[in-house]
Amino acid sequence: MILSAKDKAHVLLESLSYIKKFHNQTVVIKYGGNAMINEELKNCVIRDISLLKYVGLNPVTVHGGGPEITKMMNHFGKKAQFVNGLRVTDEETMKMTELVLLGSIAPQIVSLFNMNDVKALGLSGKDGKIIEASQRDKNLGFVGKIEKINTDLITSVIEKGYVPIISPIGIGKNGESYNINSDEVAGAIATSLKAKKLILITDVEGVMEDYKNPSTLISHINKAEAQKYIQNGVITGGMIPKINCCTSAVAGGVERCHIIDGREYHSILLEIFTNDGIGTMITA
Ligand SMILES: Nc1ncnc2c1ncn2[C@@H]1O[C@H](COP(=O)(O)OP(=O)(O)O)[C@@H](O)[C@H]1O
Ligand SMILES: CC(=O)N[C@@H](CCC(=O)OP(=O)(O)O)C(=O)O
Repeated sequence: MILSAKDKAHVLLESLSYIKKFHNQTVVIKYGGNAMINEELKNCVIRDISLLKYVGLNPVTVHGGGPEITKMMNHFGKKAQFVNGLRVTDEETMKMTELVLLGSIAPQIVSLFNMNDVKALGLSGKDGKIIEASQRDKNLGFVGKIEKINTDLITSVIEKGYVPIISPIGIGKNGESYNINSDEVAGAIATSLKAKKLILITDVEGVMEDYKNPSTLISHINKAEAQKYIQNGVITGGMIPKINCCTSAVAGGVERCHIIDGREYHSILLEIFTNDGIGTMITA
């Protein structure tokens, strides 16, 4: 579709009220591994976040990379095992997780921001003790439970004009590393930063009554409805931690949370700058 000059002006004007509303506000974006399916799409997501920065928002990115960690494990002959969506993490898997997230995915994201002339800084949750964690369950090994988020380093990085790119690794009392689900990290960071919005980018249209049928998309859901959908088995698997992290974030003061489709080009811009929004919005 080719827009006329008038249509283009209309689109810009529609976005103006949102640019004003979100000026200088923090928006936490969780970019999951399943939505990093190809280079073009990755570039597109980072360009959208770059635009947010240029129009005056403060985006904070928390990244995932589950499929890449699994690939690395398989490469070394290890089989990935998940319990309720969490990767069972022995010592060797923890090392691989850090290698993939801190050594490959975070620097790739930083490079993409650099290509858009946006200053970005990769931060492990261990840096400046951003994420203090403890063992969640001894059967899961080094899977972490978030104990405390320290926002000082994140806010100073934002004040210096950088986009923080946070990897979901926590630090324990004895300096040990913990592997934490990136949705949980994004929710906890959004709450601690008192973010205006939390956006989880995933590989489906949003929350659906039947997730194999996009026409059943639920565009707005509150905490009570979400719990009902979990109890009756409509929301399952990886969507459960997402919903739980959104409902705790809204209870903790984040105004709105959104689960949107990273496979759709410019889904972030459509969500933030248009009247209709996109995906599923979760409110208190
Ligand atoms: N009701 C539902 N609506 C949408 N997706 C659902 C639902 N229930 C379960 N899912 C599953 O949740 C998945 C998203 O979670 P996950 O794979 O952990 O995403 P990511 O890797 O992006 O964090 C979807 O691909 C889908 O298979
Ligand atoms: C404990 C746990 O499961 N941690 C995740 C961390 C990465 C992640 O969350 O990546 P996605 O967002 O791409 O799923 C993992 O090891 O896969």
